[in-house]
Amino acid sequence: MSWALRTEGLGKAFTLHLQGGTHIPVLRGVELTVAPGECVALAGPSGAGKSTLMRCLYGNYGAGEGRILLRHQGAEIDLARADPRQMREVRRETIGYVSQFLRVIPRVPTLEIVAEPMLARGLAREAALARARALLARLNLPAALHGLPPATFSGGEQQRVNLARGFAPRYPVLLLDEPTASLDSDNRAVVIGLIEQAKREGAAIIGIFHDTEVRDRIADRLFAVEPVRAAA
Ligand SMILES: Nc1ncnc2c1ncn2[C@@H]1O[C@H](COP(=O)(O)OP(=O)(O)OP(=O)(O)O)[C@@H](O)[C@H]1O
Repeated sequence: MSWALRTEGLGKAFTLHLQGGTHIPVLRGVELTVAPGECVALAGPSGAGKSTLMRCLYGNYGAGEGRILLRHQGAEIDLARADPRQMREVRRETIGYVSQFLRVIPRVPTLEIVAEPMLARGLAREAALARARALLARLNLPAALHGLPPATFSGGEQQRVNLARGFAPRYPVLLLDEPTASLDSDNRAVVIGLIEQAKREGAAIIGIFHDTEVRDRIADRLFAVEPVRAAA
């Protein structure tokens, strides 16, 4: 099958230097393949390593062993060996990450926060602002809030800003960490629609969805993340 992202023998362990060098293996031999247009939900008990896997795929954590293969601008690259410059380029062009919480520079208005990744990819300013407005409106964020920084927004409002920012650039690969955790049912339905549309447009999506209703609607399959210690 054609793939957008593929891991081969991916492993990750943490060493706690302040705790006498305690070694905690979390991921071992992870073989995950995701095709364009497919949504894979990570499953497994709490503490199994789902978030750790997502962070390795986004380069927040270095992979301890194995390869993370990605189709990036027509070439195949190994993210496990990408340098910081290449990683920045991958984040600008190929992989988007919607985390549970909005982390942004203070005092920047919401509209700019959502438009910024599109501007970084070279989209014209008016087109980027128009798409940002449209996505925020689709996510039921009132126009009166678009010009304000989101620091004082509610948890659900901040999550919707985060979602608009993550979906706006149409990344080929999208990582979603609990994208509906703080949302009401109307907005959950909007997010399901956004994910379905991104899939139709060819995005490969990897997500953690504790909301089983959302997961059942949009995941094509589950990928089990096994706790390493139990499996050893
Ligand atoms: N930076 C870190 N340093 C040390 N240990 C870590 C670190 N990040 C994660 N871990 C450990 O890795 C294990 C897996 O954590 P992770 O958050 O990936 O699990 P999860 O499957 O996402 O769990 P949950 O469903 O509860 O969110 C846990 O035992 C956690 O303590």
